Amino acid sequence: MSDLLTLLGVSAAIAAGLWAWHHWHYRSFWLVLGYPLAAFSVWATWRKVALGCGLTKKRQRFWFTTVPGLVASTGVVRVKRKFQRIAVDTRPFMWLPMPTRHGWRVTIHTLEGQIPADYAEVAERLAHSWGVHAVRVSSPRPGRVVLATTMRDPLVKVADLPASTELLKVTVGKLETGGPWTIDFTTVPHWINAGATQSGKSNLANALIVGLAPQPVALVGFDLKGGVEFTPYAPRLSALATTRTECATLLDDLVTLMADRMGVCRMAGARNIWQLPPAVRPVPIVVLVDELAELYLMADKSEKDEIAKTSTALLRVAQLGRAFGIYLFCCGQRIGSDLGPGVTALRAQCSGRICHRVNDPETATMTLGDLDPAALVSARAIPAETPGVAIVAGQDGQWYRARSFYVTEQAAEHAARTHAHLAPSWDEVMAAQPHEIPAA
Ligand SMILES: Nc1ncnc2c1ncn2[C@@H]1O[C@H](COP(=O)(O)OP(=O)(O)OP(=O)(O)O)[C@@H](O)[C@H]1O
Repeated sequence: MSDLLTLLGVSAAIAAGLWAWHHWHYRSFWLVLGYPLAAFSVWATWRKVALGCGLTKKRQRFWFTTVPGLVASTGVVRVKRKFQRIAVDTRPFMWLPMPTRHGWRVTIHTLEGQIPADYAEVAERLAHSWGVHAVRVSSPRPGRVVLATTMRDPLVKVADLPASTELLKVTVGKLETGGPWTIDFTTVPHWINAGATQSGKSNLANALIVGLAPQPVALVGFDLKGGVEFTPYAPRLSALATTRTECATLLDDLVTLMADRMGVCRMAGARNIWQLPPAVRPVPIVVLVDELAELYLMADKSEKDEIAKTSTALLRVAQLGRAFGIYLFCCGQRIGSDLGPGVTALRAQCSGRICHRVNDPETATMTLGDLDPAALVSARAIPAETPGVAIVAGQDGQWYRARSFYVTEQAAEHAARTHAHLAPSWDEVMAAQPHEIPAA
């Protein structure tokens, strides 16, 4: 029966496709031919696929078991026992697949005892069974699982960086779902950006600089690579620290500033700087840290105190910064617990996680491990030929494969020079905070 239905569906889809080829534009082809074909074959083969992936459950059928059982219990008719024990494999109910930009999406009703993780576990099997690039699993509500497929990798080529229009919000790339990859500091204030060398970390920082440069924000750089990464962007930076001593001084300034802003908020009865009247609202600060590990590495024991001080100050900024308009974006090749408890505590404060290709499993585990084991597997599978591809978690609590827009150093330098006049000097940023709040 299902074979006949498949044949009918395929013929109808081919006829519709030929008609579309004749009458419509080529781009309608996926919707008219590709999608119906895929949808129909997925629907028609769902029983076999679910069985193969272990998503079915044995159930006794009412007509084969309950009815013969009841009849037998009356004692009027003798019913063979085998009729009372027939159990069939039941597949989870599947709605009709709906087309998306890069594939299709389908809602499934989970069977009793199943959880979304059961589907996530077999996502790769499903992708192979359906011959698609990837299957992603999400659960919009209890009892429902949404399987979203992508026919081919949408991250092979991503377009150019669009202009940012909202304060502290930059669209830095594209998600594998086809949606925009946005870093929004107002929603997720602190980010960790991990990745091996040449994985695309600096490219992402460039995209952020290009996006934030035209905005009324102060940019601060901690460049522990001796300044080679951020010095070209100095015209747009309000402060730049390139040695550990400079970093310690700048972090002290940030902690002092935070305490000042805290005082202003308390005086105005505001919980954060965004509740202050615009006239006294201080400028938001985005802190970019390159090579986080360098802040924690100790060459000899004499550095112990300085490192402890730096680590505590950075952690305080991460803990309290959001309310007082200080946001962190920390990049690093290696982020491991061996760097000390300061790094682990900092990680806990950074809900935005970006993991590019990494060399050691511990960095991937530190960056994503507490989110979802499947994210970890995906991060370990990023090939070296696709710099800029990363596993991203943060905004909506889910994780995605994503790729940043390609932004050259020259483009970021140009943005930094063009918007240099928008960079408040560090003295202006640190200037004494108001002692009274103007009447509204
Ligand atoms: N999104 C992207 N699309 C295309 N190419 C990219 C992308 N991101 C990075 N690249 C390429 O990969 C190269 C390495 O990127 P990048 O300098 O950002 O790596 P990195 O992780 O900062 O390396 P390092 O730690 O050595 O500085 C770049 O020169 C660029 O050509």
